[in-house]
Amino acid sequence: MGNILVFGASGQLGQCLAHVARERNTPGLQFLPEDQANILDLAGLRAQFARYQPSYCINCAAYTAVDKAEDEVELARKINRDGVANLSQLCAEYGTTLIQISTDFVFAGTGNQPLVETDASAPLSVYGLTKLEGEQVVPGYTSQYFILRTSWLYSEYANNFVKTMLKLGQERDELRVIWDQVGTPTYAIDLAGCILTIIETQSREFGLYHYSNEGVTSWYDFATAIFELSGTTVKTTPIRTAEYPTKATRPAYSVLDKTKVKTQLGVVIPHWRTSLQTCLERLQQAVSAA
Ligand SMILES: NC(=O)C1=CN([C@@H]2O[C@H](COP(=O)(O)OP(=O)(O)OC[C@H]3O[C@@H](n4cnc5c(N)ncnc54)[C@H](OP(=O)(O)O)[C@@H]3O)[C@@H](O)[C@H]2O)C=CC1
Ligand SMILES: Cc1cn([C@H]2C[C@H](O)[C@@H](COP(=O)(O)OP(=O)(O)O[C@H]3O[C@@H](C)C(=O)[C@@H](O)[C@H]3O)O2)c(=O)[nH]c1=O
Repeated sequence: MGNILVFGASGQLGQCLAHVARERNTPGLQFLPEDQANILDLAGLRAQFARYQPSYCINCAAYTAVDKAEDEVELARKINRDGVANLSQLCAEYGTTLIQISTDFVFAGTGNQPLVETDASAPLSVYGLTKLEGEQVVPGYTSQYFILRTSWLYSEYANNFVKTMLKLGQERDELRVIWDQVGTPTYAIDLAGCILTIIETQSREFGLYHYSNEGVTSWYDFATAIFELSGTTVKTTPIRTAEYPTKATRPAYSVLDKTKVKTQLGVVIPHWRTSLQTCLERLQQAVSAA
């Protein structure tokens, strides 16, 4: 399979990839130290491509602070668009397959039917817009790519909604959580498994795919499930988006349709509640072991 270069290795998905690669004994993954893996440094990247001659490049690096991006447009664009352009250029030069991760936030979310890959994108936020620009630069350099759009990532690694809810559930008497934003959570460990399956099967079905866990929920119902499955008792009140003002606007409906990834890549996807239970058990085991 050759070398597989991973960028953004210390982020949530990067750490999940390392976890799954360890479990599956997948050879070849190179998790570069951060100072050698800045996706804005084209010369530095070229040195890494020359050294490793990678078969695959997995880009987990991104600017992901959704609200902050509204004030840091140029930085978000640099990382989410220009960084992806750099990697795409080098992938083209070295015959490397690029695996790029994108987001449900490329959609406006004004509909009520699961979104397919060909549905029109219309981001509401700077984060969503710059991630879409990142998707759009890739085909200008190479046709040898997989772009996986995913949604609501969580895991036992880094910061995410599940860990925030568990923390706030301990600290507060009441939580107020939005129920009129609907989507599907994705266990980043499952997404990492999908990425490694694409590589292990050496699929040539290049293109744009949607990947989340199965099922549909709201942030409120997700929070309620986190508390129920973790045995946390905290009053949880459903609120409307307008009652929780944020700098960035988020899509109201961003359920991704996974038919393409399942039929063309043969990926099996667990229901979000099953994966949430697994994640919570692993978090509990980590607490018990500490
Ligand atoms: N989190 C989510 O809910 C979702 C995420 N996604 C997408 O999935 C992917 C992975 O997200 P996730 O792992 O959660 O994000 P994280 O924010 O946890 O990780 C992103 C990583 O990218 C690193 N990074 C930032 N700038 C650069 C740079 N110039 N060069 C190299 N690395 C850099 C960050 O480092 P540092 O921390 O030092 O800045 C961080 O380690 C991203 O593409 C994201 O857009 C899609 C849908 C949902
Ligand atoms: C903490 C908290 C959040 N919320 C809401 C705000 C928001 O609409 C939703 C999720 O909030 P967060 O800030 O955790 O997540 P957010 O940054 O909106 O998550 C997004 O991140 C980017 C990177 C993506 O690509 C998206 O798919 C999505 O996962 O929950 C509440 O209603 N009550 C609360 O107490």
